[in-house]
Amino acid sequence: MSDVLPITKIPRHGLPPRALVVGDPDRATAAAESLEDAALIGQNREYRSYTGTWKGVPVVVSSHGVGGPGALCQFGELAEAGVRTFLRLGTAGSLADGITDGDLVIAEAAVRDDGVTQQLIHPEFPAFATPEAVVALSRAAPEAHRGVVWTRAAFSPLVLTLPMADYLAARVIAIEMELSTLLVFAALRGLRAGGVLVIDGDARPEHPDPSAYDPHRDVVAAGVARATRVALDALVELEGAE
Ligand SMILES: O=P(O)(O)O[C@H]1O[C@H](CO)[C@@H](O)[C@H]1O
Ligand SMILES: O=c1cc[nH]c(=O)[nH]1
Repeated sequence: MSDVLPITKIPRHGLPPRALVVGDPDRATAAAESLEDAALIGQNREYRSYTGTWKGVPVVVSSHGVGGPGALCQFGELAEAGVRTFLRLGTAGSLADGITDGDLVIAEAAVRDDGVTQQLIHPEFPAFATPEAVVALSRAAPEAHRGVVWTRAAFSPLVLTLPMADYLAARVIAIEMELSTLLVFAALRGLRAGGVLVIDGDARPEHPDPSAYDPHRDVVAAGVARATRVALDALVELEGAE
């Protein structure tokens, strides 16, 4: 049997129990550069993974790409290799007044519009963040907004109309593509998970111009840098409870 897992090509065993997971492989590299003793432990497809130490605590940093199905492959292999606590750092569109570019959003729960977890458990099952993860992230970023986020498989609608009005009325505060998959996966496996998201635009219908979507701005990069430190600090606070 190979020493590495087939999809992410990370080592089969022995990873630290805490992981920061991100969409973008370059974001994983940037986060790893802030660690001590960072080492690349796997690179395949969209999955780039490192180990290292943050404030004396060993962590994994790993990218899962765009979309729930591929991300679920990464979550499964990280868990097989020893990860017990997952925090996702991603970007998201705002769905609320007062939540603007570069702001941080801590997810308390997520709408399961992810297109994949319906194949794992009934749709009535909730996607909830581990309370300790929400508390640890909130301590690390007291300025962050907190609430329910909408995880949606399709980045843009084509023919069908989004149920946007319903979720705005329900006070959902941001939209992204992978978090509910992580939260459901963790709950079903008895693991811990949470997420912090950086706002990279306004996704509400009154801002309908898709060409306005630009996650490559300084204000987003600054938010991602802050959220990286926040998530790593939260992983430190969560140390030892696995
Ligand atoms: O910045 P990441 O983590 O990739 O998250 C968001 O950005 C991607 C879309 O551009 C999707 O993966 C979405 O969830
Ligand atoms: O899914 C996403 C991610 C970032 N920004 C958005 O508007 N949507």
